[in-house]
Amino acid sequence: MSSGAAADPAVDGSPGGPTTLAGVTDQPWNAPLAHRPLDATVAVPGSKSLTNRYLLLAAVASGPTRLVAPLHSRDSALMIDALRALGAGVEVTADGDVDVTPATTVRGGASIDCGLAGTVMRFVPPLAALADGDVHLDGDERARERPMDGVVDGLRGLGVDVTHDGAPARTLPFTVHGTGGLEGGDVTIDASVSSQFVSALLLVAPRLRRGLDLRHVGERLPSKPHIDMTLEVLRGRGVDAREVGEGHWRVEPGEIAGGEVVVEPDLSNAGPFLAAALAAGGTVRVPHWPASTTQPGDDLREILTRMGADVALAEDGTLSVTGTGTVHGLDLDLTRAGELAPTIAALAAIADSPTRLRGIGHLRGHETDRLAALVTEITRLGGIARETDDGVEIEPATLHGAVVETYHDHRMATFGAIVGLAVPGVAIVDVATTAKTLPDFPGLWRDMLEQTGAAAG
Ligand SMILES: O=C(O)C1=C[C@@H](OP(=O)(O)O)[C@@H](O)[C@H](O)C1
Ligand SMILES: C=C(OP(=O)(O)O)C(=O)O
Repeated sequence: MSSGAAADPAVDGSPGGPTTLAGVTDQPWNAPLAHRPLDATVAVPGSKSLTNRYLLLAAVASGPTRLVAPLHSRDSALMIDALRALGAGVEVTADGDVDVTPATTVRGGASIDCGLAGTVMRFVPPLAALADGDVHLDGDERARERPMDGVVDGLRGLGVDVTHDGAPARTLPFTVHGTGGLEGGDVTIDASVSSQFVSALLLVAPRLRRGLDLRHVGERLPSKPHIDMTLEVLRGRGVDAREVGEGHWRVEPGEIAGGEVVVEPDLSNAGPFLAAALAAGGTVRVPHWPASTTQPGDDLREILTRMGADVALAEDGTLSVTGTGTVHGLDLDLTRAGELAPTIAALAAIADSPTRLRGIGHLRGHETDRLAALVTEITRLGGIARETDDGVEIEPATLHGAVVETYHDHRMATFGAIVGLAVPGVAIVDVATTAKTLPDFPGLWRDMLEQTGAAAG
């Protein structure tokens, strides 16, 4: 293997320039190479998807809500700021729990920064439609390219005006002209490019005077478990929310209960740590794995087994993944769990047989065009990958070091870190982008390696 274009041949995960985030610099981050099999336990922070759903519902609940063990990251901070701007009270306790006092009325006149968070840019506009005035929403440059049509069409179907500079708008930035409340009723949207369009409308549905009868028309529906998650979170707050047929949901009007909710760890963010056991060999354990969950990250148990791992879920909720020394490719329809694609692609790039990931054309509208990004970065690392209509194909190859671009995509950064365990000379541009959903990823990664002295020194 050649050492490629890495900025520093000493691949030790060390910072190299001015610090911009705990232990991270604006120089490419040298991904640690694993020199021996892992033996580590990693406590993964709370689920992004659950945290932002619970936060949003708490802001319009009938009483206060406490979120126990929520995620604290850029995406959750953006949601908290948005809810405060719309009139909710949000306090973080000393031990990291979050107390939410609902807004008595959803306040107009706010300007919301959605960053690059799909859960903020999709979930907040329907809430803004309940405001007693205009709410302006914008986000990062890339956020302006992410699809919003399902949300905007749904709102228009409910009689809401969404404009930019006076003209109808279908992407950020735009203004939602809230009228203080909505009638609700029957709405049809196309959610082929994001399940979040469906979740967004369902989440506010109990606050519509007639509730919501929502249908999806379109050839495909990605990330179905995330829609099930929305229904389950609503039901957990006392709302009558059901799937009444394929691509058809109904939410009855009613109060959203407050109370206490415990947030599950983020199973998709557990992915890179579990994948590390395959890339480096050895065992990685993640505690508090839920016995049952709507998080699509739970699919990792089966997927990693197919790729060559021994996977065991103990009675105390600890998930153990043990690498057996080889990583196999696989043919996988990831329609239901697209957010796992970069993690699986990283393993596929170091696997001993070909991989085909299907059903993920909609990843072109994620934080970056993830299909293009994966192909570009695997190729940069000396691998063989190509885009298909609805996914990627990856062939076995001997990789070499390179500086991996991340395109403001947290999962492209963790993709690079996984490859870097097995391939010397991998450095990652803007590893701080992982803060979108994971506080201090470099620290957690380093700690995983240090638990067995496995890091290169
Ligand atoms: O509702 C959610 O919390 C999410 C739904 C999915 O979005 P898409 O259906 O747009 O892929 C997923 O990829 C995203 O990370 C989180
Ligand atoms: C697609 C993702 O995020 P978002 O919630 O911004 O859509 C993701 O986290 O993989």
